[in-house]
Amino acid sequence: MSALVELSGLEKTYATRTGDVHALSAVDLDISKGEFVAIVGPSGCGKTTLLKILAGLEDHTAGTASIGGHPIRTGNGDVGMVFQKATLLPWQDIAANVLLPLSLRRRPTSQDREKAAALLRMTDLEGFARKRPHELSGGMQQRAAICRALVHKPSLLLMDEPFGALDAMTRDSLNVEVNRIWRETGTTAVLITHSISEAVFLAERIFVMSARPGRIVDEITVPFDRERSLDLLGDPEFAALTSRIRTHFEVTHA
Ligand SMILES: Nc1ncnc2c1ncn2[C@@H]1O[C@H](COP(=O)(O)OP(=O)(O)OP(=O)(O)O)[C@@H](O)[C@H]1O
Repeated sequence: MSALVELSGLEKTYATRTGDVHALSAVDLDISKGEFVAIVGPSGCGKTTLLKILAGLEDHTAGTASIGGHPIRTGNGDVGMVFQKATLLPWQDIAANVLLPLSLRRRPTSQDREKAAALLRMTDLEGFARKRPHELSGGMQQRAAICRALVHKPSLLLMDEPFGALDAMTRDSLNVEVNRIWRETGTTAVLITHSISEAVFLAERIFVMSARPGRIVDEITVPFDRERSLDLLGDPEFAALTSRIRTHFEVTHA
């Protein structure tokens, strides 16, 4: 099967007032349609930069980047994004927030409204469509942000530390939910996370990046079924995978 996302020899250097910052170096990476991929790496290694390039929010300096065979250009990203903060519009209700990617382009149709309602049903937020964001918990707001990212049926769902600000229990249950949403929608997902166990729980493939300039230093295929439950966290194979990834981040003192 041909890849949906193809990055080849990707480089990114930011020109700053105090000199160049080499953020990404020779990144080669393919993602198949429908796949769930996670990217882990030390702080500042260029993970968000990579996601911004995929989203068409940032240009790359060299190499090639394409989605569906089309070169990614800034401003044309066919993606949905979820950030650490839900960034919902406080004066709009949840239904209007979910419809935002569509209503920015055109007047939402009844089909669009039905799509938003279906996503809210899928994430157990059906009864909250008329509520304002502040009336929802942090976890519920992130679920609404995921609905908003999916409403325009993007080719790619990009998540940048989506649950980093939430408590551990909420985070676990949202991970189960993200696994279900991914299976039910068939979307292709890219997750950036600082949590190695979150990456192993959700992804089918994990790319480990080096310290800046970020390169891919390991690629791990996660052998579990597509459907994941929290029981997996106690599986010895789960522990073996997380410790293999952790070895990349161990500080060695010569
Ligand atoms: N707009 C920018 N202008 C200049 N330098 C930038 C810009 N954005 C990021 N950088 C630099 O590029 C490097 C990679 O940043 P990036 O945010 O992609 O890393 P990250 O891996 O996502 O970090 P973290 O895990 O801490 O969020 C850092 O050194 C950062 O300072």
